[in-house]
Amino acid sequence: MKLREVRQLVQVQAPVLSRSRRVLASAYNVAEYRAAAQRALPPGIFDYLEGGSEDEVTLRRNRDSFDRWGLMPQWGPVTGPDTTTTVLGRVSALPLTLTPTGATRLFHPEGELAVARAAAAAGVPYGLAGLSTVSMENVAAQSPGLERWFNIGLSSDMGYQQAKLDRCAAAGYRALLVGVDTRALGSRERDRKNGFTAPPALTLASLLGIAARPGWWMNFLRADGLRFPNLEPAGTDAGLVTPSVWQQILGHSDASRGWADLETLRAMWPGKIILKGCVNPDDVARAQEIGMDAVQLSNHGGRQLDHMLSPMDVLEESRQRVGGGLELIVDSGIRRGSDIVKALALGADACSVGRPYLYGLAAAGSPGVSRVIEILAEELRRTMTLVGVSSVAELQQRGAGIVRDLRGAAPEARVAASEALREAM
Ligand SMILES: Cc1cc2nc3c(=O)[nH]c(=O)nc-3n(C[C@H](O)[C@H](O)[C@H](O)COP(=O)(O)O)c2cc1C
Repeated sequence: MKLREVRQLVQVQAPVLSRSRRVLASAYNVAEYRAAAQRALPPGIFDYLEGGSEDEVTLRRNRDSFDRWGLMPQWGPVTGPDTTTTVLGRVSALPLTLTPTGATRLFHPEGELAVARAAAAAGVPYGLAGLSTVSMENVAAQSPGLERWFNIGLSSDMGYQQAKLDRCAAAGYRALLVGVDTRALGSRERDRKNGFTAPPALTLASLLGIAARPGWWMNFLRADGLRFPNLEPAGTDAGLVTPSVWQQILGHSDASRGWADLETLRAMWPGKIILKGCVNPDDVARAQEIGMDAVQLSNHGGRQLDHMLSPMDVLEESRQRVGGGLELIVDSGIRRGSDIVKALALGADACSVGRPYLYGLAAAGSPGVSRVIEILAEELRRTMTLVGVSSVAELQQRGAGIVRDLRGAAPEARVAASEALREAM
């Protein structure tokens, strides 16, 4: 065969020299973006992104909790499929939100601004962390079309709380994500080992790890110093992280806060409120009783209480407890469009991702975040088509009929069933 004929049959791609463009051109799933993030970040920073608490049992369970469910397609015509839905009463292009992650500028100098741009372009909500490294006003100014949510803790200082709510309202944040899973900080032992504590006490190994990633540290040094401007009064973005800010970070959650404080917050905030970080159906039911608009079932991506249940373990029961009256969002472990299909079939209104968009950010900045959202959207559409549903509404209507709990049947029963099948064949 002549070279010309080979060329007609096989297209050879030109090599791409820029590392981020190479990733954008070649990475085709979230796992590949994870690998690219690992190559781009100093090991200690990657550990901060990736790690879970203590033995990381919950971190591993989060993936397992999706794999436990099998999909059961039904034959029939499919159109579209249409992934549009509503989340908290607003149209969203996908049943997907980007969940808050603190200190995002550690992963890329543009940090939360890059994430916000990608979320706005994709037409999905973004929850900004209270510990974000760009101010909530700056994010709002640079992403005017974004559906913006803000992550807060409950404070006993009503003046401080009211000032924070006023800032959120003035900057056009429509919903509050109230974290209830950080009564104490989870022990992330990778961070302790690396010296990624508050304030940081980097080990020699961490410093060498940073030195080995010149792309990362040159960007980091060129960018503005790392700050947590939402902890300070509005307009004081200029100060670096001071000892008092570290104190606030460490004292971020006040374990003495409870349901009465949530009721107070409900009375103070006219917008939407999402309770983030529970997996107990009793808590979900109580959230509904006191007028929360949604619950984000979450174990903080396995970063807080180790051995905590995964949202997928409690989703069906939670949905049964609240009927259709409360929106349920699921996070912790979502890495594929098929995960979203499973969660929606079991009663979720939407899913939320943390690490996946951070992988995209670390690997390729804002285009990387966009690409990760696109990958999840493509996988969602493909899975919906293969399963046999044309819209999110149809997927939710068909519900549990689409999924089977592979652990539901006793193993002996499954073995007997497959033996009977083999005999019949
Ligand atoms: C690096 C990092 C920082 C996070 N920071 C916050 C935070 O400030 N507030 C919060 O409520 N959750 C935080 N989370 C938890 C996420 O909001 C979310 O619950 C979790 O990442 C979902 O799991 P996933 O990463 O497997 O998608 C953080 C998660 C990561 C990975």
